[in-house]
Amino acid sequence: MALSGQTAVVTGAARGIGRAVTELLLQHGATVTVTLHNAGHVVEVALLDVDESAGLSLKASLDQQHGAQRTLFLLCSVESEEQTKAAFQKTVETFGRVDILCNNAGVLNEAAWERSVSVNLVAVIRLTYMALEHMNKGTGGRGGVIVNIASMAGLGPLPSCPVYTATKHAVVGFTRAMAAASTALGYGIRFNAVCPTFVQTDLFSNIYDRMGMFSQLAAQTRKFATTGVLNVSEVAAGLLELVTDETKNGEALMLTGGGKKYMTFPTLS
Ligand SMILES: NC(=O)C1=CN([C@@H]2O[C@H](COP(=O)(O)OP(=O)(O)OC[C@H]3O[C@@H](n4cnc5c(N)ncnc54)[C@H](O)[C@@H]3O)[C@@H](O)[C@H]2O)C=CC1
Ligand SMILES: CC/C=C\CC(=O)/C=C/C=C\C=C\C=C\[C@@H](O)[C@@H](O)C/C=C\CCC(=O)O
Repeated sequence: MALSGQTAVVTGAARGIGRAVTELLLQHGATVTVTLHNAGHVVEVALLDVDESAGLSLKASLDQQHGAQRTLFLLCSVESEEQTKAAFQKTVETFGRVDILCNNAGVLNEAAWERSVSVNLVAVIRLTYMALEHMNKGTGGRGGVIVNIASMAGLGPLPSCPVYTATKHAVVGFTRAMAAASTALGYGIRFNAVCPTFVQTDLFSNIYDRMGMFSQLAAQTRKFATTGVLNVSEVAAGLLELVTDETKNGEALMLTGGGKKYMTFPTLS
C-alpha cells in the first residue's frame, strides 16, 4: 500500500508513540490528519490530543519539517463521542476520505481503572465504528487499514496492571475479530494490532505510580522491564509494516528488544 496521498487518522498524536507514528507517516507521504482544516488540495495535518501544550509544540516542529500548511492541532479527547465524531466529519468533509486509522491514545492507571477502560478500549471501539462509516467499501468507502496499538500486555498478563492487561487483551481480540468480520462482510479494511513491550515514553516513566492496589508488584514489572525497553521509532516502524503490507490482516505483531514476532493463536473450532 503506497502511502502517498493517503489520509491517516492518529489518536494521541502529540507525544510518545503517537508522535513517532505521525512523523513516520508524514515522512512516507501520507496525509496524516485526525481533525483537520484544509484549503484546496494542500494537505494539512491535524493532530488530536488532550495535551494542548504538547500538541502545539509538535505542530511547530512539524511546521518546520513539512511546512505550516501540513499541520493543525485540535484539542480533543477520544473519550468524547461528540468530539471524535466531529473529527471524522471534518476529515471526510475536507479530504473526502479516511484510509488509515491508528488507535494509539492510551493510559495506564489501575487506581482510575474506569478511565483506562474508557480510553484504551471503549474509544478504540468507538473510533473503529466511526471510521467504518467512512472507509467501508460496502457503503461507498475506499477500504483501508486500521492499526490498534495494543501491548505485549495484550498477549500475556501483567499482574501489576490487571485492568490495563484486560483492555489490551480486549484490543487484540477486537482487532482479530474485526479482521475476520471485514473479510466476511467485504469491508475492504484490514485490521491489525501492534503489541510492543515497554517503550520509553511518559506513560512508561509513570507506571510505578499508577499501579494502585497492586503497587507491591511493581518490582516484578520493573524486573521484566530490564529485558529491554524500545524507542518510539521502533514501534512506529512496526506499525508502518502493518499499514503498508497488504497481506497483513488480523495480525498481532509483538515487538521486543529481541525483534518482532507475528503471534499465532490456537484454532478452537
Ligand atoms: N509506553 C509503553 O511502554 C507502551 C505503550 N503502549 C501503548 O501505546 C500507546 C501510546 O502510549 P505512549 O506513547 O507510551 O503514551 P504517552 O502517555 O507517552 O502518550 C499518549 C498520548 O495520548 C494522549 N492521550 C491520552 N488520553 C487521551 C485522550 N482521552 N484523547 C486523546 N489523546 C489522549 C496523551 O496526551 C499523549 O499525548 C498506548 O495505547 C499504550 O497503552 C503499548 C506498549 C508499551
Ligand atoms: C506496566 C505496563 C508498562 C507499560 C505499558 C505496556 O504496555 C508495557 C508492556 C510490557 C510488557 C508486558 C509483558 C507481559 C508479559 C507476560 O505476560 C508474559 O506472558 C509474556 C507475554 C507474551 C509472550 C508471547 C510469546 O513470547 O510467545
